[in-house]
Amino acid sequence: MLEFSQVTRTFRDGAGVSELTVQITAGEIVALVGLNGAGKTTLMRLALGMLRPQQGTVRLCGSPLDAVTADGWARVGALIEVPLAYPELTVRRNLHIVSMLHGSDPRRVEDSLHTWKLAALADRRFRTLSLGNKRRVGLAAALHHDPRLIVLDEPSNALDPLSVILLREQLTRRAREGAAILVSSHHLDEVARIADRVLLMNAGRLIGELDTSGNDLERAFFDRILLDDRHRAAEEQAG
Ligand SMILES: Nc1ncnc2c1ncn2[C@@H]1O[C@H](COP(=O)(O)OP(=O)(O)OP(=O)(O)O)[C@@H](O)[C@H]1O
Repeated sequence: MLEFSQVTRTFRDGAGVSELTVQITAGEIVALVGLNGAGKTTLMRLALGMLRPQQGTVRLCGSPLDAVTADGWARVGALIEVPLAYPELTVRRNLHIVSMLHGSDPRRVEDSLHTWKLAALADRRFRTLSLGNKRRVGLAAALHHDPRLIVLDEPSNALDPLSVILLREQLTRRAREGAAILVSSHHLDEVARIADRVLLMNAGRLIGELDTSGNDLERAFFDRILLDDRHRAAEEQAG
């Protein structure tokens, strides 16, 4: 569904991501974990065509992103950083607009409001919502049209425990129904619970998978990061 081949995108100060190679297939949940600044959001922005690679190729359903049609993009649902919404419009109106943009049935807006427990907030202006509720609207908007590829950057941020459970149920159900899902997170326990694979990012590179079968996930996480830091330092010294 989504494929990165040797993708590099660096910024002026040298930060960014390098030589990313990864595939996310239909029906699986892949989580990205890493320290702040590791490159998780950059990878996701590349996946959505919000950034262009300087080297390498990103493919969606086999097509390079430049060749993906509007119909192809309509099958993608994403939430990166803050939800894109009109602050002065109501929650319901915002979801209607998203529905029209994706060409999905506007009658399903009421289902989304119900699913995400937003019915009581449906007539409130978006700007007046709490941060967690804004994020719930963003998730409802990202998933409203039953996307085949779902890309969510730190989706559980600011959510209350009930919404975290709701999100977990939504993602596992959609993966069972064949969606490919990429999520980033700092909550190791949560990703261990839902993800089929947990990819570790460090200093702009994918450095392997985190083994989530052990008791001490934090320890496993920091051990891998530390080892990678040591390797890189040794390589830099050597050459
Ligand atoms: N537009 C930009 N211009 C310059 N540098 C950028 C830009 N976007 C990201 N970076 C840099 O690229 C690196 C990776 O950032 P990114 O936001 O992808 O990290 P992250 O893993 O998502 O971090 P966090 O966990 O804090 O969200 C950081 O050093 C960041 O400062």
